[in-house]
Amino acid sequence: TVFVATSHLEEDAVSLDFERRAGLRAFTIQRGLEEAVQVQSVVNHFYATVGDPTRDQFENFTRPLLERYPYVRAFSVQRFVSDEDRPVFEALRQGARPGFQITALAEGKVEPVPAPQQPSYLVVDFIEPVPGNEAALGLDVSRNAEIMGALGAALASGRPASTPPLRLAQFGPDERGLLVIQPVYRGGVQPTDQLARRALLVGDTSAVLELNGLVRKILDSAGLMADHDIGLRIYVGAQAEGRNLVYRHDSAPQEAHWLDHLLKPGTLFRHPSTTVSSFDIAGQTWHLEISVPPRSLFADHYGSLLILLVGVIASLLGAAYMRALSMRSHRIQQLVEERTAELRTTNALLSDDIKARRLAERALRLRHQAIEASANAILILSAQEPDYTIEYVNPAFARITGYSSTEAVGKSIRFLEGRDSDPEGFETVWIAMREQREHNVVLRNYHKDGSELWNDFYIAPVRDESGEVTHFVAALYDITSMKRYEAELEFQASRDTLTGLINRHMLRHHLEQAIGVAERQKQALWVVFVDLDRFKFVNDTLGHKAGDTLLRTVAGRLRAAVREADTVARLGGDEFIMILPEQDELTLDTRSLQRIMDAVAAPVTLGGHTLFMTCSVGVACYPNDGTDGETLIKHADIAMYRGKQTGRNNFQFYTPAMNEQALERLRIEGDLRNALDHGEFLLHYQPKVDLASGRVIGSEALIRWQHPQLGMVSPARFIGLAEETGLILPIGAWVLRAACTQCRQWQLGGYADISVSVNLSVGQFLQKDLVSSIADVLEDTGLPPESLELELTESLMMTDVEHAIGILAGLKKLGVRLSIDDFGTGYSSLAYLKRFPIDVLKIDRSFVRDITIDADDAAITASIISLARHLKLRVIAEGVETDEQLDYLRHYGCDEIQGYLFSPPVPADKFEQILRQDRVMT
Ligand SMILES: Nc1nc2c(ncn2[C@@H]2O[C@H](COP(=O)(O)O[C@H]3[C@@H](O)[C@H](n4cnc5c(=O)[nH]c(N)nc54)O[C@@H]3COP(=O)(O)O)[C@@H](O)[C@H]2O)c(=O)[nH]1
Repeated sequence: TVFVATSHLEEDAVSLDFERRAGLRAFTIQRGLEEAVQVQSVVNHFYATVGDPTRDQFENFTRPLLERYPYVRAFSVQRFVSDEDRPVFEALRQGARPGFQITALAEGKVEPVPAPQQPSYLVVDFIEPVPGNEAALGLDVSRNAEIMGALGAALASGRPASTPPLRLAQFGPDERGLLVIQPVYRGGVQPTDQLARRALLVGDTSAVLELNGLVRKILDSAGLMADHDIGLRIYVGAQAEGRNLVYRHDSAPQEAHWLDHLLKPGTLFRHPSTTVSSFDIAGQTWHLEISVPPRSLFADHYGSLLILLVGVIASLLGAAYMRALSMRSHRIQQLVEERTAELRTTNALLSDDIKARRLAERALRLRHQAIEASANAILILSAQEPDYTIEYVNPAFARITGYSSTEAVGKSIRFLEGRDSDPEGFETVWIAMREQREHNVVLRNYHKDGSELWNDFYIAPVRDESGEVTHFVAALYDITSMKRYEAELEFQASRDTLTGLINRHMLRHHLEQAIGVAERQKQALWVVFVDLDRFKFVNDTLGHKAGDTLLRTVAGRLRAAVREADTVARLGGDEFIMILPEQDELTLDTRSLQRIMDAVAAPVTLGGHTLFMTCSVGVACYPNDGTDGETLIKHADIAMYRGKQTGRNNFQFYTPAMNEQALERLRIEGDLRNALDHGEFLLHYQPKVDLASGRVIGSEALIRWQHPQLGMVSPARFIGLAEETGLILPIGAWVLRAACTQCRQWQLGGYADISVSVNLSVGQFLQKDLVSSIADVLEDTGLPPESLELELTESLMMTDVEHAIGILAGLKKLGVRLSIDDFGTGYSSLAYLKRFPIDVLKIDRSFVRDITIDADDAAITASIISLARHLKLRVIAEGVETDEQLDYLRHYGCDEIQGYLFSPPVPADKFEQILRQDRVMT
């Protein structure tokens, strides 16, 4: 019993030891192979991520991996090359490797030969390390069914696939190896469906494993090569059979025990122990057959036999021996467990290591991708003085600067400085680099095409593990469009968008500066306020577009009419301001003003209409009329307004009295709005006398304003204001109706031939329903149309002749008479005059006043009378105050007169009195 028990214990100990050793080998080899597959995947990820790495990049990446996993013989990259591209591909590769050719392994030959022509090749493009693997470089592996089979399997599964064992070009005649293959796709990302994977396949990466060396190195790295007692056979393939045998290590034969020699030798030898374990690596099945040779029974059952022999005598000793064996067995068991635990730890460490490496690679890849995809230019510079050579630029750099990576890399960043880039800005960059610190500056560089390149430039040092600055990283943010926008905003903020002249805001700035200079140099400075006459007319009749064109034209002309040093600004609307600095005299040469007015007065053709514009000009002088910009502009404005009041188309110098008038104007503006409702208006009538008969034949209706506080206010004081405020329309309508009513009364009262003239303002003239509203008044009052004369100013009609002719024709159709008022003061054109359907020319009283003392006025008056005759028009002279004037007019054949000589404008009852008296002018 003791013998049997002991014998079983001994059996258990032996088989436990064998299982431990076999299991350790199987585990170690499987783990090593799995690692090889994983490392291959790392290489594949690197290739896919970088896109198309250079040979150097590939070498740098794989070198540490080869050192760490010595059982990988090589890593390689295979690339599909079409036959069409073959010459170019070979030529390119010959640059780095003279004599490079795409090769193939010919039947029965060891050395590769030039690959015969075929539509495409799968060429070993890179292989690392090159020494020892030269024969594979350039090899077309597309002819190899096992390799293509593995590539197909990898494409189908989307996972790395292994070839079966095969003889590789770079291997010796007895060496066999296999390749673990993983495809590379265009774009670097593995498509999810198989069809897309095939379509985007550009090549593959592979780990080259030499099987014998692989197993040895795996076992060696685990310290398992020293155990010669154990035999190992490795088969790769479906079955563990001879043709699939890739590794064989037979155990050393066991020596016979001395007892075997005593007894019948060999009969007591035990059978050998063998175990087979199988596992799958990248689609290939690996079988590991581990065995120990037959051992002498005495070797393992020495104790039990002794016990058997010594018998009971030695039972005590035997029991002790058994106990020792049992303890040894436990110890062995313990050792196996410890070793297994150790292996597990090693395995976990390895797995962690790979995971950490993967994470690090993923992080690196992400950073690289982020830099490549960055919209801003990123540069990496060497920290080597003095050039700080560019080592890397991302694609955005080329987009932003126009310089390709090839043009930039290897150069000093000084090449970005360009011809007149911002030298001070660059200097701060150099200083920061010398001092190895971060810096941010806005620089002006130039794009390769010569255009300006504004950029926000950041630079920061990059330190290695020891803290030494090895590189600088720079980021260049293109802010050119922002700068342009800023400049545009600045321009827009200072310019009037319509005319391009400086605007109101900038005008104040210029004016303050000019005043400062004038003050220092003790010089005068003139502020000229220019306002177009009847601009509203153009705007209302021809439209805003035409108005804008007119303003642009005038702006250009004003700019051209003054010196370079003078300022021309647009205040808004039709108002312009000019600053004429550096004037030596306190009196401005009026020729300068005349030049400005002439510039405006030249005809302007707009959409088939010829316009004759005039302007009113007001002038204020520094320091007499004000010492600050605001006052000077205000006073120039007041002077200009005075110009408007005095018939427009003239210039006025500011006087303090004007200020009073301006104030008054402000005061009456409010009251004017209510005057009509309060019935404060009335009409006076001035007789018109026919010089042939000397009798009153008509009247001119002139408005008066009976102001509750100011008394009788002259229309000269409020008509302009009424025009500006639009009040002229209701006021004008009231005048027309009141005048027609009055005239009709006189006619019905016995003065049937009496007529009435009414002044028509610009606003009324532009009224769309002018003709119909006059027709209504005539109909309502019963006044015959020929008894109504409408007086229109010359300048009103000449502003847009075509338009005026249209309106006049409409009025003429009604049967009313038309008269040109203030004739001679506007920009007359005889050619147009002929086309106006008018009846009367009224000579302005400014000519009449001086006909007896001013030869020019006398000549003008005589010419107007002659012109009227020629055009078959009646002619009337206004403002006749003296007999001399009357004589002159009569002498030259004037038809009618109007003036204080005969009668001033009088209220209706007084006028009727004159009619009743039947006063005759002699
Ligand atoms: N749109 C309208 N305009 C009107 C109306 N009523 C008048 N006006 C215009 O106002 C301006 C000033 O008019 P007023 O103060 O009435 O002056 C007129 C006469 O009083 C003045 N006059 C007449 N004779 C003489 C004279 O011998 N000497 C002299 N110094 N002044 C004289 O002339 C003015 C008439 O001018 P005109 O119209 O050009 O015939 C004036 O421009 C009026 O037109 C109105 O209802 N609507």
